[in-house]
Amino acid sequence: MESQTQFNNSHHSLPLIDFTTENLNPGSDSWVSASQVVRTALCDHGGFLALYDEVDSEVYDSVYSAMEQLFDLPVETKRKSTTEKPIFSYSGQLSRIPLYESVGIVDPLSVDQCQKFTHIMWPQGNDHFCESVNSYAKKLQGLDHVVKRMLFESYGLENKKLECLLDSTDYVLRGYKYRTPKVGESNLGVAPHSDTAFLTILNQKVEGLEVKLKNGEWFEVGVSSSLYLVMGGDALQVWSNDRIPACEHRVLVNSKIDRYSTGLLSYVNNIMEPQEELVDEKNPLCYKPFDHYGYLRSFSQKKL
Ligand SMILES: O=C(O)CCC(=O)C(=O)O
Ligand SMILES: [Fe+2]
Repeated sequence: MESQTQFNNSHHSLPLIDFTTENLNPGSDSWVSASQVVRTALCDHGGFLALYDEVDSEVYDSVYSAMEQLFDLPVETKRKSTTEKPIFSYSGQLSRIPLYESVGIVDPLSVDQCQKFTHIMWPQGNDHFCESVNSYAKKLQGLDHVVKRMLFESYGLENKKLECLLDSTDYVLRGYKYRTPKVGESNLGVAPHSDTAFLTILNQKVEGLEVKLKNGEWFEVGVSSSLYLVMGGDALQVWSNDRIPACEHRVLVNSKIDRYSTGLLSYVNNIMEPQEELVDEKNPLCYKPFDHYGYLRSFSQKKL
């Protein structure tokens, strides 16, 4: 362990970074210093907590009530496939993690795609669902863009590179539901894993989410409408040439009520390879170029 760690308690908790309005001004001093904290947190733990107050309580409550309605639908309905992309729509009824269920809405920034998904789930229509999901996804995309912009800037990468990445990004908004364990059943919601995504932004309505810190301890994420866990996934690890480890996390269901959480995940619809600027003598090239979707196809659901 490095000698300075005893003076630096960031190894014992996940850094909390303020993304409320003041810091969201590109180029300002607070933006520049927040960018450095973003990069250090990602390199240390693969993630950090974001204080982000752009999601007002109306949108927040409506997205969670929309998710409750969605999970109340029959499993056959939730399983109806809505995408050709290997970003799975429904996942659940898995014997290893019986408490877990998740549904993904692909391209939730597009009203048309939200309507398409809503129509498959509710042929009679459900405007509340469609509007809530679309507004929530737009707010989370705001945070996603800020984090990526800060990261690129902190490495001194050209804006063109960021635009190129954002242009080839596909988003999925995921809702998660965990029922409470029955007597004698394990409380494991999801076993420790990293996401296959580039970046994941998660919020939880009920506690249970934990992140593995650099020192190996599990850190419990708090519950608030303005608290988001930002995590680098496998694709960011490759992009960063192993400077940013994919964030390991798990869910334990300790509550007496069903647990709901939501997240915006981004994937790269392109060939991924380490940024050449991040390859040097100290950090020799770790990966060959890879196709993010090819990688996801090879995974199927076995990662969960
Ligand atoms: O429910 C959560 O908070 C996280 C779920 C998760 O990590 C996953 O499904 O990949
Ligand atoms: Fe995950």
